[in-house]
Amino acid sequence: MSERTPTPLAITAVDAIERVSGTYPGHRRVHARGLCFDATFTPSGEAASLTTAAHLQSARTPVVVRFSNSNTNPTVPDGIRAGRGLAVRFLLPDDTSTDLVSVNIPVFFAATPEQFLELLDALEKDPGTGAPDPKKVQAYTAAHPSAAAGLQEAARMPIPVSYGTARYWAIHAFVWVDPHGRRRPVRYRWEPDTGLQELSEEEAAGKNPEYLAEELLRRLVDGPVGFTLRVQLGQDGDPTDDPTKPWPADRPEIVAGRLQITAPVADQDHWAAQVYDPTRITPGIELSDDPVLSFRSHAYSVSYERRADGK
Ligand code: HEM
Repeated sequence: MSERTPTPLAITAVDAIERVSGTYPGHRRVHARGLCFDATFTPSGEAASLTTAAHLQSARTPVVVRFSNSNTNPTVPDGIRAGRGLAVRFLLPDDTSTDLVSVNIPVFFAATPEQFLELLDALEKDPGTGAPDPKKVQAYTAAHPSAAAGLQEAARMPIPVSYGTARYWAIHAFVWVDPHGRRRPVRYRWEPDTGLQELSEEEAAGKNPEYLAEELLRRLVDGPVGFTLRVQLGQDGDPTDDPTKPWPADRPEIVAGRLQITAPVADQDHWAAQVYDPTRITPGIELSDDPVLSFRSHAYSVSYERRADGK
């Protein structure tokens, strides 16, 4: 379920996604194909002095994760350069939950929801060629130079050996609140235990269309698949309102804990129906002033309402 109301801008954005990428009834408007797994999160204790969030103290937390492909079309084969998502829902002791939603690029390609709409306009297919007009995308990056890095990252996304061998970033800044009420901006990243492992385009061409889910199910027979949650600690002046801008690489990082994915969830339908919403936070964590972060929740509600209605 999603808690936000669909705003006019969110409806416009989801309409534009459908115009550019098509509509697949009953599916998420992006990240359509995915699979959910049971997991646990074990905090390291390093975050406990920096945030009061329950899952970042000392107790192990049950978790559900959803791995996904970013395409709107749920039947697009896995073996291409494309976005992969890792959505994590922490099931907290007080029966609430908090989500952490991440993808395989470190920065986004739009600083605001309005820019995202401009980008979608630029990506609309030219009726003459059946493809987007490269000049329109160039005009977009000329108007918004900080968006270029995210577009470059998106163009060279690796084709992973496994959902478990990719790196995932939550992109936006969040704010941690410590036991004394002090606030500090942070950014999250999941590092796979295996290190990054990717396929060449030739290797990927020989794979089954849904090899990523099949591979992960096979891999889990031999034991859990692990990730480390690394958290970059921001300093005064680091941008918190712009998901196109990374922080300096020398900012300190801590290990907040470890994710261990164990098995597919028994009730796929229930967990697939959920909205994994980056604004579903918990005491000890606040949203930053990033306008894309708060906007996502409204857009996800629009997508949820449509897919829940079988549209
Ligand atoms: C203007 C910005 C964005 C828009 C309009 C947008 C739109 C959407 C929509 C409509 C969905 C489907 C929601 C549902 O039906 O449950 C979705 C899912 C998703 N988005 Fe975004 N998104 C945006 C930015 C981002 C960013 C910055 C990230 C990076 C962390 C991201 C990662 C994901 C992931 C991983 C999913 C799948 C979550 C799941 O497994 O349920 N999105 N997005």
